Amino acid sequence: MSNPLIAALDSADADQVVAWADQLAPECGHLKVGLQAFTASGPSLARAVVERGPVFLDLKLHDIPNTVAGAAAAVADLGVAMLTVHASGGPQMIAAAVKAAPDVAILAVTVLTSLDDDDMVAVGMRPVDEQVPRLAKLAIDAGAAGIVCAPSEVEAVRAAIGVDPLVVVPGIRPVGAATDDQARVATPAEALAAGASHLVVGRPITRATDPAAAAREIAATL
Ligand SMILES: O=C(O)c1cc(=O)[nH]c(=O)n1[C@@H]1O[C@H](COP(=O)(O)O)[C@@H](O)[C@H]1O
Repeated sequence: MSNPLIAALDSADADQVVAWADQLAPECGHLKVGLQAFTASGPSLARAVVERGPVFLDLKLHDIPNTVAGAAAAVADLGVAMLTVHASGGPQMIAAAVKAAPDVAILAVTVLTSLDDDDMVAVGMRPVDEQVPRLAKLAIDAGAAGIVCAPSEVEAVRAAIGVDPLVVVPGIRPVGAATDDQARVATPAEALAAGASHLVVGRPITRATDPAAAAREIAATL
């Protein structure tokens, strides 16, 4: 099995992100550059991380198909391995990203792991356990390489999309770790057992005194 661990390098400080990339590239299958780091430091930081390991660029694009296609083409030029879009942008938007960046694995985010059923009611959407498999199927049918969901939905998602697509799972917390702003969490081993192909872990690694050791400890539980 290839290394399923994705370290989320969430900081507005480019030097910190590069330092984490140096420490964590040997321990993790992918390095995630997200909205905070990319908004603060942009494509030059993404390129610096690409030089250190395979990059998951998590921009969660959500716009009209033409605009998303343009952004996805620009991302493809950075040499990243994975890119997120929001599944709720719809099949035409997802297909436009896939077509514009054929060498990048397009991942569709279903329902953010910070949301629970009360939040879904507030925004007028179906409950999490209905919405997530529905959006996952829609995204894979539109050509996405995989989806992003919380650990609690992985089994239902696998039933909806089968064994082949990537299922990337944030909301991962080692036993006893703080949940922070995540509403739907599980341990790394639980998420893998449910059928996740990749695990996204941020603060439990980056807040540690020794991030590489924290990543190794998580890998040892898998
Ligand atoms: O697309 C993501 O990676 C993502 C989707 C989602 O629904 N929830 C979620 O937490 N994430 C990202 O996963 C990471 C989780 O970080 P920690 O909560 O610190 O482990 C962050 O970088 C989030 O942006």
